[in-house]
Amino acid sequence: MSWARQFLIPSLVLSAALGLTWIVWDHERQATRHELLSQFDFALGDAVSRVDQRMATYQLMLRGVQSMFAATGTMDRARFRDYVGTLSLDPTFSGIQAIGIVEWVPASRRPGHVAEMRREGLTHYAIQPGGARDDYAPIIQREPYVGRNRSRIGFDTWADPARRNALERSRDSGMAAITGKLRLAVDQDDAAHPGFIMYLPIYARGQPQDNVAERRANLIGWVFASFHMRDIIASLYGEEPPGLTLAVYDGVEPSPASLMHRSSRAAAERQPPALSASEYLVVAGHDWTLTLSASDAYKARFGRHAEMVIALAGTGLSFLLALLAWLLVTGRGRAMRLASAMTRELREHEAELRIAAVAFDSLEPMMVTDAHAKILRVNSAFTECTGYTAGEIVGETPNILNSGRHNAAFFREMWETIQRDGGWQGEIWDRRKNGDIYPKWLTISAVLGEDGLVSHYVSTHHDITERKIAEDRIKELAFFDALTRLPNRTLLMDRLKQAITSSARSEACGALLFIDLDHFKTLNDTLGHDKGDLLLQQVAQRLAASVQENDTVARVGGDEFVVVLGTLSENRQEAARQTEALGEQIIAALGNPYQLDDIEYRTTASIGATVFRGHQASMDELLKQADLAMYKSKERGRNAMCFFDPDMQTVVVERAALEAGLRNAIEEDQFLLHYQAQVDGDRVTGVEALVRWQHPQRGIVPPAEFIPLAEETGLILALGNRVLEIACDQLARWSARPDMACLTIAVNVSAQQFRAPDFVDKVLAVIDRTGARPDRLKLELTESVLVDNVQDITEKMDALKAKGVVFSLDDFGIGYSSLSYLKLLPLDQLKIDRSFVRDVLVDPNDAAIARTIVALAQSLGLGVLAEGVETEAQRDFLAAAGCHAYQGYYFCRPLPIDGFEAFASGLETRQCVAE
Ligand SMILES: Nc1nc2c(ncn2[C@@H]2O[C@@H]3COP(=O)(O)O[C@H]4[C@@H](O)[C@H](n5cnc6c(=O)[nH]c(N)nc65)O[C@@H]4COP(=O)(O)O[C@H]3[C@H]2O)c(=O)[nH]1
Repeated sequence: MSWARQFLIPSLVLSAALGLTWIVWDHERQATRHELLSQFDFALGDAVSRVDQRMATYQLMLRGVQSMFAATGTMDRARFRDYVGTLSLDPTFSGIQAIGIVEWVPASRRPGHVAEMRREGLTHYAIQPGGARDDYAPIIQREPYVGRNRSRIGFDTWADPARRNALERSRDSGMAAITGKLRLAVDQDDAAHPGFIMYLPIYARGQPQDNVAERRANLIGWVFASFHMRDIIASLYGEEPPGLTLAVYDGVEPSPASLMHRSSRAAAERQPPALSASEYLVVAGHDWTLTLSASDAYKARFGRHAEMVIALAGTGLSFLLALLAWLLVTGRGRAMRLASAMTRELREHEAELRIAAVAFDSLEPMMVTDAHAKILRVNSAFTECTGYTAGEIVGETPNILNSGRHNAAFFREMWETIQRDGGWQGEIWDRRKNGDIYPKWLTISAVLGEDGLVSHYVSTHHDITERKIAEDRIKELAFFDALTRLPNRTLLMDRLKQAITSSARSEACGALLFIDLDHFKTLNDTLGHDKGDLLLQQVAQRLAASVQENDTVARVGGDEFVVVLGTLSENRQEAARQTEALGEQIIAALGNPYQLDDIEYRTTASIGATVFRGHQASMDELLKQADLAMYKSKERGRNAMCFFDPDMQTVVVERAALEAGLRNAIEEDQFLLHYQAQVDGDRVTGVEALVRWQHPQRGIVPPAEFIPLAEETGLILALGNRVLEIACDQLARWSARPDMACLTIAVNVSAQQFRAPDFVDKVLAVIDRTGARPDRLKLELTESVLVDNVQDITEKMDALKAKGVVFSLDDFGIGYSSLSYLKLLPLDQLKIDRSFVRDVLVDPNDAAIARTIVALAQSLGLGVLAEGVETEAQRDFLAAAGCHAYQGYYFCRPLPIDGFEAFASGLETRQCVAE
């Protein structure tokens, strides 16, 4: 409802009620006024009537006097006095000031009249005013003859025009006549109240009076009554009528001059009258005007006082009605608004439901569960996405979608968030009905019921597989080099950071290699960028193939690559050696020919390396170090590797020097053998040949310092061959000596040596060339040999065994020997590694291992020899365990041939018996 309508009806009601109030009020006002006017008119009529009646009474009274004189024919003053005396005139009440007799005295009778009056006792009687006139009409008597009435006897009324007029009219008409307003003769005071006189003629008795002439002729005098109008009115009303002012005017024109009397003058002059009306009155042929004025006090007397009540009550009721109407109207309006709001809410709710229905059936998979996570509803997008039909999944819990990728803590945290925040969203992996696991963006919202408790959960399951793929693609673009698919600089920095962190945690060293292809620009310039790209791709493949899975190869520039090595040795120098080994491997790999389409191409690379441990250097510093080292390699003629760290460089240099020296030593035959006795019981049964490098500057160098390098560099083949030659040569020499001919010489054979295809041939060749007895030659293999092709090993061993060569398995117990090998291989002896022997008395495990090896050897029909025996107690333990062959410092240290032979000859008594 509009604002206008809201107030229109109440306004109309108010107007109508006020209108009705006005009508009632006006009616009441009119009635009041009507009553007032009626009362006022009545009062005026009453006043007129009273005056009129009073004046008629006066007239009647005068007629009585007239009649008396008519009866007597004379105007006897004494009788008149008696008569008036009977009237008991009181001016206060009767209104008559005086009543008297005027005698008609023509001039001719004047002297006689005066004389007669004087005779009657009025000694000073004279007609006043004096002077000679045609006629006289002097007052000869005035009753009551007291006070001022005693004066002015003889006053000639004929001489006063006003009186004369009335006298003439009275004489001629025979009727009463009154004067106009005048001052009575007795009133000498100017402030005297106005008065008037009523005359009635007295004719001579028995004379005709039928016409004016007869009446004039027979006139003898008049009776009169004088009045003060004030006294008349006072006698009529006593007190002044309350609220009313009566004024009597002489004539028909009310004016101050004609005013004869006004009751309550002061009131009339103070304020204008509320009501005023005049009435004409003819008294004795003379006009008077009576004007009656009513004051507000008079009005109040007649007012019914209901107007104000009606006005107030009506107005109040009107406003009350208007208010009621407004309440009704607005109440309806409010009801309408409420209904409208409810309708709107209902429509909105319906719209929301429609929207929800449409939304629910949108392309976004959705699920609704109850408060206990039981699935109530899923939309078609959901069934399409998961592969479950609504029938299959309704009634289940969302756990049916669990992929197993998230642990219990994940779901616990999810539900805690839902309970706390009313919802959860995040990435989650779910399983489709067909088993596919896929990523989705899950949004769960708790729906609260009217009681504030969760009634449902609504979830949307947005499949983000495509997004993931896109993200992966973006990630690939962001973190990988498009040409080589290797990590780019960004990812490199991340991996390097991880490697540094890991190094700090494990204390293992890591290394950074900066690799730059030599003369790559020339390739690009000459063969074109296509070929350059092909080369880079192949280089990337070779680098990736050169490193471990946990290491990183990245392309950081056109022809620049970086390799991050992770877990190296905790020893920096060892780590440097590992790094250098990998670097050499890379240089070798990159040095192999490339096939660039139809072109075979060769190139080299320069490598700079730096070793790090923990956070000793920042990533940028490491890259700079490797870069600087790489330039050092370039300066050194390319196709080389340099370390940034001078110490490491020293290590590498030394290693290089060692390698060079080793090569030289082989060429210059700087190796010799020391021999350590092997005893059985008290009898020396043989020796183990242990190589020594007779270094020109350093003197005797132990094998631990050069055997590993010899193995890495492949020099072990030449070295091993040389050792074999020396040993066989010695065997040949001993074979000529009966005291030594029984001794065997055990020679260490490295895995690399044994794997060499020509190993058997070379051994047999040495035996042939030296003339050694093959059955005095014992080849000590390590367990690392046995991990290779068993058939190849067996064939080689069988071939040598066929010639009489003996085999011993060295360092037994520390490797990963398969017991089945022991059965298959033609072994003669197991050697208990000295690491077990060392602690055999203190470590029960080592003791148990030693016993086991002895028992194993016995069960396989093999000999067993314990090496590293340093004490008698160790020897006794081993003997008690069943091992009777020993090697160790307890018996003999490795000695040069002279020393050993001296040692051996000293044991003659120990039954070193030649066969
Ligand atoms: N602590 C202690 N050590 C004892 C005791 N008795 C002997 N040894 C040491 O134990 C090593 C035994 O040689 P291995 O186990 O074959 O271990 C050899 C062997 O693996 C290798 N080696 C030595 N000569 C050659 C060789 O000609 N060719 C190959 N391939 N390796 C060799 O070098 C290793 C070390 O040789 P060496 O330094 O001569 O060290 C020798 C020897 O001096 C003892 O009671 N206590």
